[in-house]
Amino acid sequence: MVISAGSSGTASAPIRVAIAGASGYAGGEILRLLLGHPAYLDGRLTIGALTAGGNAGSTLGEHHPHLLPLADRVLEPTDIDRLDGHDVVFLGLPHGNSAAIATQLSQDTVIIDCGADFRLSSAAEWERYYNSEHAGTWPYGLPELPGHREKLTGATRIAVPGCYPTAASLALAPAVAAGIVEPRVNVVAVSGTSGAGRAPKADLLGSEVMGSARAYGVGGVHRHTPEITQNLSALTDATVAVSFTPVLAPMPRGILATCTAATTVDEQRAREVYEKAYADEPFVHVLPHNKFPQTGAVIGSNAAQIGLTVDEAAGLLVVICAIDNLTKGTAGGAVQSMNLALGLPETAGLSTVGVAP
Ligand SMILES: NC(=O)C1=CN([C@@H]2O[C@H](COP(=O)(O)OP(=O)(O)OC[C@H]3O[C@@H](n4cnc5c(N)ncnc54)[C@H](OP(=O)(O)O)[C@@H]3O)[C@@H](O)[C@H]2O)C=CC1
Ligand SMILES: CC(=O)N[C@@H](CCC(=O)OP(=O)(O)O)C(=O)O
Repeated sequence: MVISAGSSGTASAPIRVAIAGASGYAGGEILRLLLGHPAYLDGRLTIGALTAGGNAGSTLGEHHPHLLPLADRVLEPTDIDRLDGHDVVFLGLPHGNSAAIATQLSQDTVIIDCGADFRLSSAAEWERYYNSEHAGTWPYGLPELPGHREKLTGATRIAVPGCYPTAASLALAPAVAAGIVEPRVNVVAVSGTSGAGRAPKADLLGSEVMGSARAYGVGGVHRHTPEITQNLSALTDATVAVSFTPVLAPMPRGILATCTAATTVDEQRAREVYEKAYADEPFVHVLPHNKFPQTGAVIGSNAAQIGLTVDEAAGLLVVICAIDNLTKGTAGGAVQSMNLALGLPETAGLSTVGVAP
């Protein structure tokens, strides 16, 4: 289903927003979306503190030349004094930085964490994959998963999902919830390089990435494996076994997740399950028979496009999901969650129309 962006909010109170990590990719994309949000355009939502790490003191325009209206804003250090006094604080920081900030901000402040710190409910899984102490669990910012929208409405603490788990969970949740697949799934997902953030890394140099695709985190070791497992296992009595293989591709944005699981149903039955599950979801589009998504169709939008079929010879349901990792996979999910938290229309400021080519 498609709902046009630009619907006006019902909440009339002023909304002052801060962004920690504004020089980063997630912070920049949140700002891009907020600058087109109806609450910003009508003056209710204002952009307060913009903070960074080592780049504090520089201007936003040095990092995000596309955010022209805010280009002259000077980035401040990331500390409580700067972040305090806002209605909404987005955290676009590396993992491990969120808890110290969250505990010092008022319980009334809506904190939306793009990092992983509060996504997992199992402390043991957190410690296994992140090698640090578990900070806790917050409502999970993927309202399309059964039971989550209710928890996000009016929430003051929200954990934005990882980009791969967003694509994989949207692709597989209906089939797992309806019991039309075995509880053992395989996810191979291609990501653009912005998924790795913009901090310099030798293996992300253009000369290393261009013209080559490579798998990494193979064999159940990627930290998104327990997140996908958690999302899918919550939908069924069984623990869903997840094999997840991420692949880095030479493109700046986008995720294409190809997900398979053993099934005995035919495509028509599978299609009924998916069309019913997503009939009222504004951002999830189930494509018709024999149509499969591509990242190029969702770039810059908050849409998730899903194509599916049954490979009858192999006995496999094949579901392919395309998202923009920075939009639906991070910043779009964060703004969608903010809208729910504040009682604004869920789609406000979020487009389903991608940029192509
Ligand atoms: N990129 C993506 O597709 C996705 C990212 N996320 C998550 O969002 C968060 C941000 O990711 P992303 O924007 O890609 O990362 P970037 O590396 O692009 O940006 C990180 C930001 O955090 C700041 N920062 C780094 N270290 C510190 C510190 N010690 N104290 C204060 N600020 C610091 C950086 O400031 P400075 O410029 O000064 O170094 C920068 O503003 C991460 O937790 C990531 O896992 C989640 C889903 C998808
Ligand atoms: C291409 C790439 O490197 N992607 C990142 C995941 C990005 C994401 O969603 O990350 P968080 O869980 O860190 O928020 C990775 O594999 O580590």
